[in-house]
Amino acid sequence: MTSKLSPIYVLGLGSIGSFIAHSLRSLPDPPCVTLLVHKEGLYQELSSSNWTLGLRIGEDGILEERSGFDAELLEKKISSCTDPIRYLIVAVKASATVTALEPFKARIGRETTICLFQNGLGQVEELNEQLFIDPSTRPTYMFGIVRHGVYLNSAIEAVLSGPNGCAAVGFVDSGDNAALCQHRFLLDALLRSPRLRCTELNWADLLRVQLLKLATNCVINPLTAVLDIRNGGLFDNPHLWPIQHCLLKEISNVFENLPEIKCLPRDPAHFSVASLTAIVQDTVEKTAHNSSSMREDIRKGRPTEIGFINGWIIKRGKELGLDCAEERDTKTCVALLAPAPGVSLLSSASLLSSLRVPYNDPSTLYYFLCDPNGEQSLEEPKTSIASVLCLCLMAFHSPVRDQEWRNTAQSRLPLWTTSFDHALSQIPKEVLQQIAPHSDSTNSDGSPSAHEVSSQLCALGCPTPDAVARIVRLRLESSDWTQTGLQPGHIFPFRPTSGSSTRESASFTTQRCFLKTANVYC
Ligand SMILES: CC(C)(CO)[C@@H](O)C(=O)[O-]
Repeated sequence: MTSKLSPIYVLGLGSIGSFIAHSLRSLPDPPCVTLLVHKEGLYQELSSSNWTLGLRIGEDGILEERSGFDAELLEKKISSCTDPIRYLIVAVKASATVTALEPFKARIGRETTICLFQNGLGQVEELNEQLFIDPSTRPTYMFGIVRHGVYLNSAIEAVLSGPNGCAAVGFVDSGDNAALCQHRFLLDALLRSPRLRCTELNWADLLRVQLLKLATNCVINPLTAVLDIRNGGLFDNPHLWPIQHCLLKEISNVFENLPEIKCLPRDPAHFSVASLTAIVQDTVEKTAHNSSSMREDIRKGRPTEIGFINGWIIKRGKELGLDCAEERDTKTCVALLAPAPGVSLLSSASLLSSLRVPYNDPSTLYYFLCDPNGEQSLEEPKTSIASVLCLCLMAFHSPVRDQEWRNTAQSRLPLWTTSFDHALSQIPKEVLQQIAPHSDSTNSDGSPSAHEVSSQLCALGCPTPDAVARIVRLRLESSDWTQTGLQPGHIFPFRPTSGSSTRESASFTTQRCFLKTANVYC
């Protein structure tokens, strides 16, 4: 391990943190880089790899390995080291920023430069309110914006999916530009990296780019998370365009009225609904195969960044006296789904299934099959909308499942060790071909294709934001899982009796049900 003075510390070793750490150690005359690690397992893995991180250039490209990292393990959230931290890159989730920085509070002061590479806005305000209360001893903040496609292959290997990404960095406005010169070391190191392709932005441009990124996250992240689709699914489905439009109208209104924007030089068209829409569409197109970070958070039962994305718009809108009902409803939708451990929704061309695996009985699957097209009125006692939204609400009562639960449950389920090849081979080839053009063919977890889910949920009118808000009010008092219509059953419970297309969809739904339910365990 190297030991030079003033290392650059990296907190958060997800794809972005690993990519940046790797890029810094790839520089000629590289700076010392110290990885701040919370998990003992990761620390051991780094140690066994001789403190090496890998970056694969392209999905099947060469693996570039960089060594010489230092690492500090936080035991029981306590840092045993007391060295001051001069340069810090924060790449944890926005929602974890304060908790992740707390153990290092005493090592951070006026001399420290912190660069936040995160989605969302509002983290600086939260850090100042909760950790660095005294303005005279506060660190200097920078924002970093990454536009590279990066994901993790393993804890110590990231993949850079394309060569054309770029990044932007700059100082957050502190009103004291002269003082910023002494904080340039970290910024200059980032700018030197040919892999990061980083440009420096002044505060006006940095804020503009941050806001534009926030607008895209406000649309793409919650919609892909709620509908459980890849980013490209937003483009395919015209039913979603009115929701996107309403969200962007509110966002544009808030941006246009922000006092910090009003005093900056800018083109008046920057935050118009038309230009925000163009940016969202461009991002959807460029990241069509991505599974958004919020969708991944929900699938893995992790807290989402919704409070720093749509939540920031709501907060700033409130300060400005602007109502952001669409943002609020969207936030509610995500909040309803976020704590949904052990519940799942899936749809085929015409049917929708709610699924639940109870916490204390992981070998039983509860299911409820809805046929929204067969429902005549919203007054029916268990309409698809009511059942789905009850499922989301009831999920609040469900204990969170951690990895330990999954491991134990999985070890008790010999069923899940078998292959699905036989089940899949039962689906007629014509049916598979018929579905293929719309499917996420790379979606190996078997979850429904973007087209199927989004068109089905939109046809259902749920869970669109206003539908959720309505049902939340209607059903808030319910405290009984039977409200969801779920019944215990076996793995092939669905056998509708009439209509060949329904029957075909149902059998396909059954296969998907099989595969999707497996997600609860892995
Ligand atoms: C741009 C983006 C939406 C792509 O998936 C990304 O910021 C994300 O997933 O949060």
